Amino acid sequence: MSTPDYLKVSDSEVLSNSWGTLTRHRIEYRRRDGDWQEQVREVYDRGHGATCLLYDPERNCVLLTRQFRLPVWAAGRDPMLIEAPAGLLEGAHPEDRMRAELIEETGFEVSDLEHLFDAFSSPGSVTEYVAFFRGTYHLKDKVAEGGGKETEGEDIEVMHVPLDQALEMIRSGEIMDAKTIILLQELALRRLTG
Ligand SMILES: Nc1nc2c(ncn2[C@@H]2O[C@H](COP(=O)(O)OP(=O)(O)O[C@H]3O[C@H](CO)[C@@H](O)[C@H](O)[C@@H]3O)[C@@H](O)[C@H]2O)c(=O)[nH]1
Ligand SMILES: [Mg+2]
Repeated sequence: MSTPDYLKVSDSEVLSNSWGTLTRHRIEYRRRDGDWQEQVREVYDRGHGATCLLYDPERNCVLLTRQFRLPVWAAGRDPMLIEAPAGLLEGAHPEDRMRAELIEETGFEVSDLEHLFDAFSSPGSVTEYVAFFRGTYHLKDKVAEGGGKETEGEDIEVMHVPLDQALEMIRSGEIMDAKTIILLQELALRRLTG
């Protein structure tokens, strides 16, 4: 994107370039009152992602995963996080990536996926946006074992959770993942408004 007229980047230094890239930018930002202000901001780039909530209308269930998340442990919370299936795009088209990720993580292959919206996951520090999808699934759609790629350290439990129970798990704190909460509330809202 072109640089807006209220921003001047005076320096960008790569602090770490490994799994992702951490860059420290020194900028000048023109405040709304017209004054220019210097700021230093660290920005972490490890690409964009996609996530999807699958719903089984026959059993009124959603398909969720549970997996170990080291950053959640580092934040002092239970690191076995319950999430909607999700993956990093690694340059792929979001819908294609999402279909592949659903098979890898849950074993389910779906025909129709609907793109809902894209949302930034942590815009104060992280460049990532996540493409959100919804779809339906049936038990007969299972084509693989799921569980994720063991060679990459993934060890993903697949959960079929009644929608009402999943919504209660948000209130109880058992579900603490933002993308998952957004998708569950979107589904609940859709069912309320028809
Ligand atoms: N070597 C190495 N591998 C890593 C590192 N961080 C993650 N990985 C590996 O990269 C893979 C990422 O798995 P995906 O399923 O593609 O992504 P995800 O972590 O589930 O990401 C999704 O959820 C995130 C958390 O909500 C989202 O931020 C992201 O956009 C996406 O939706 C996993 O095999 C994981 O072990 C790292 O620092 N080093
Ligand atoms: Mg994943």
